[in-house]
Amino acid sequence: MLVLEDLRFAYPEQVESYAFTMEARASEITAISGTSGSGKSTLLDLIGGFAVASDGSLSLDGEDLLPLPPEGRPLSLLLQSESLFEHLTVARNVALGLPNADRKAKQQIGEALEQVGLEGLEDRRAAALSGGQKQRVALARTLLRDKRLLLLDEPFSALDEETRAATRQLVRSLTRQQNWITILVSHNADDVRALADRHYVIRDKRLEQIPVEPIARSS
Ligand SMILES: Nc1ncnc2c1ncn2[C@@H]1O[C@H](COP(=O)(O)OP(=O)(O)OP(=O)(O)O)[C@@H](O)[C@H]1O
Repeated sequence: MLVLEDLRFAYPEQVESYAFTMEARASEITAISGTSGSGKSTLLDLIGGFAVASDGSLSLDGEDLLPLPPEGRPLSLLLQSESLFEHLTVARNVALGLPNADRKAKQQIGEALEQVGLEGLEDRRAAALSGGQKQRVALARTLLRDKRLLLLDEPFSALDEETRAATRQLVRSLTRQQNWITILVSHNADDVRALADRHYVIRDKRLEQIPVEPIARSS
């Protein structure tokens, strides 16, 4: 479980600090929404270690994350437009960050691509993929990195409706299957309704938990 307790942060010119308190559980998708400028990216930056909290606590399964640098935190980040290396193949993109591209890695890459429905596309250049396929490559990479936490920042916003629904479904099933703690930042109500197991809204620099609409589990 990821736990934030009164995690505090302020940009230099801000008088009042953000003070974030929330819980996110394994196998669940915790959605964060809020108006533009409410602090959603700031929250992800704090969890990722790109912003340094001035007070409060941040722990993962009881381990204090605050002393860890960003690269030492057990998390993957998936953004709106996934930054693949366009000139590299799908397999090379998935392999980025893996220790060695040995035979075992090759097999793992093949398996991960199969899990995200891209089997057989190892040798295609990323530039020749659709937006939805690129997000799948990014998810395959996330699978291989095998981190506890998955942070998603508006990951579906560049996708058409059909691809969006399929990619949502994939995120949900991977979260369950891999036991990830998935945090979804989105101001798209449909994404939140379709995916959220719990839902927080940022208001006045605080996180407020609100009920999840019943449709969440059926779509
Ligand atoms: N580096 C920075 N220095 C100073 N102020 C910042 C900085 N980054 C963000 N802010 C301010 O902090 C507030 C929260 O920004 P943040 O990007 O976290 O909001 P957000 O909810 O992610 O917005 P959006 O939905 O538009 O992406 C905004 O008022 C923003 O202008």
